[in-house]
Parts: sequence; C-alpha cells; structure tokens
Amino acid sequence: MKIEVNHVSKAYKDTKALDDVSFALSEPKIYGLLGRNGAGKTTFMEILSGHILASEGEILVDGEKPFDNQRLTESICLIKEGDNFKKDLKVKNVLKIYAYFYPTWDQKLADELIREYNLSLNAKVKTLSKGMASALGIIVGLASKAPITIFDEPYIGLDAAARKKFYDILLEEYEAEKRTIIFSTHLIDEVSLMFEEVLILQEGKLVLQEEADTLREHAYAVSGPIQDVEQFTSDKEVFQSKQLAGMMTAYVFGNMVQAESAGLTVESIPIQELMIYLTEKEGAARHVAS
Ligand SMILES: Nc1ncnc2c1ncn2[C@@H]1O[C@H](COP(=O)(O)OP(=O)(O)OP(=O)(O)O)[C@@H](O)[C@H]1O
Repeated sequence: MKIEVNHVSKAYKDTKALDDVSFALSEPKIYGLLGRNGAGKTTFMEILSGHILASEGEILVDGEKPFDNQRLTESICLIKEGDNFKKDLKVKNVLKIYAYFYPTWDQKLADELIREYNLSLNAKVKTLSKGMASALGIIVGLASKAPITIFDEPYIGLDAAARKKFYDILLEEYEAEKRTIIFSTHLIDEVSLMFEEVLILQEGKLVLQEEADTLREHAYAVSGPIQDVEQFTSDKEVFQSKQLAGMMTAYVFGNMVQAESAGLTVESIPIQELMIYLTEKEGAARHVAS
C-alpha cells in the first residue's frame, strides 16, 4: 500500500507536533521511524492509523484518507507502547476481537506466539505484567498481517531475550510475506540492521529519509590536518565535525574512495552510531531523499 504524506501539520495548544511534513512510503519495507522524545513520531503514526486528524495537510493510503475509513483501518494495525487493550478482557477475547477485525489475521501464528511468549489465554489484560502486555501487543501486531503494521516502542517491560525473539519472528514473517512495517524505537542499536529505510523526525520536521544501505555505504569519517579536511569537505555534506590539536574529523556523506585518494584517513561509521548521532544531534543535516 502506498502512503503519501502531504504537508502534514498537527498543532496542539502550544505545540506543533508535526510541522509541514511531506514524504512517501511507496513500497512494502521495514521503515525505521526515529527521533528524540517529542519529535512527532507517535503523532504521525496516529494520523496514519486514522485515530486522529491532521490540523493541515493529509495522509493518503492508496489515495484515500484513513480517518473513519473502515476499508483502510482494517489494513492498518498500530501497536503502541502500552494500553493497547481493554483491561477487563481476557487474552483469548482480545485475540478474538482482532481476528474478527483483520481480514488478514493469521490464527496459526497467533497460537504459536502465545505459546512462545507463554501467555495464558484466560488471563485478564489487567493481570498481565508490563512485559506480558507488550508481548500480547506484539502477537496482535504480527498476527494481524495487516499490510501496514506499525510498532511504536512496543516492548516496554520485555527483557532482551524476549525482544530478540520479537525481532527474529518479525524478520521471518516479513521475509515470508513482505508488508509495510513502520518501527519506532529508541533502542536503535538493537534494531538498526533490520531497517531498510530510515526516517528521522526532529521537532516536528522530517530531517532525513534514506535507504539504510545508502547510509551504510556512504557515511564515513574522514580525519587529517584541519586545513586538508576542511578543503576536502568544502563541497560535501558534513553532518558533524570535531577538532583536536590541529587535527580534524568530519563525518560526511559521499564517496569514500575520493577521501582515500586525498590522503586522508577514512573510516566507515556503523549504522547504529550514525542513526544515534543523527537522532541525538540538534540540527542534523537535512538529507531528504527526493
Ligand atoms: N494529545 C496531546 N496534547 C498535547 N500535546 C501533545 C499531545 N500529543 C502529543 N503532544 C505533544 O506533541 C509533541 C510530539 O509528541 P509525539 O508523542 O508525537 O512525539 P514522539 O516523537 O512520539 O515522542 P516519544 O519518543 O517521546 O514517544 C510533544 O511535544 C508532545 O508533548
């Protein structure tokens, strides 16, 4: 399903959660949606899921607006950080409701995952630990097989082993059947290798949309005497630099071979580090793929 985001803004009283954001997600891929606290990620995911309306602009999914649109909402599954399910429901009834709602629901997968995560079908949601409630969210998200499945920090309370299980199953399911997966996380180092395309929001604006492979291949650190590095990077996109004792390291997007032939020291940057840097740094380079 094609997602088009056209000049979307969302204002709350004093806050612009999204500020004139435009981009497109054209293919089924695993998208990493990153950004610091309050960057606007959840707001974007809620508008895309048809839960809230944009103040300006629109999101179109296959040309239609998601708000109040059953055909679309049954194709989009949003799993949030918590409070995904009514507290008085039993696990088995949560599963029944979602099985009924999503035409693409995979009961076999849901059963398998319930066993994997050791959830009791008769337990009420309110008796589940945080980790178990997160596991239930993950199970629903995966088993929905919704063509657009969105995970917004879905793993609160899950330990590292349970999170790894989630990533493994997500990848396995995705390989078996490609769908659009939008993954928002602060645990970038754990999941960055899974992303095929990365989007970074900063203070309500989109500051980066790029193929993860491009980031992997074209981001590097170049070091040498200040003058040489400055000269080399003068026509390049520098997203960070630091100087010490007459030497300079600049982090750039571009062609590594060029830097090597200029006699500078060149090192590639691990994608996790790059993403962590880009999301943490104020005023990250604007690098939005056209
Ligand atoms: N219902 C609301 N009422 C008022 N302000 C809101 C509301 N929802 C979000 N905001 C504000 O909008 C901004 C963006 O919030 P949002 O939750 O979309 O960010 P986020 O990137 O998901 O952050 P986090 O990583 O902390 O979850 C924040 O400043 C937040 O305080």
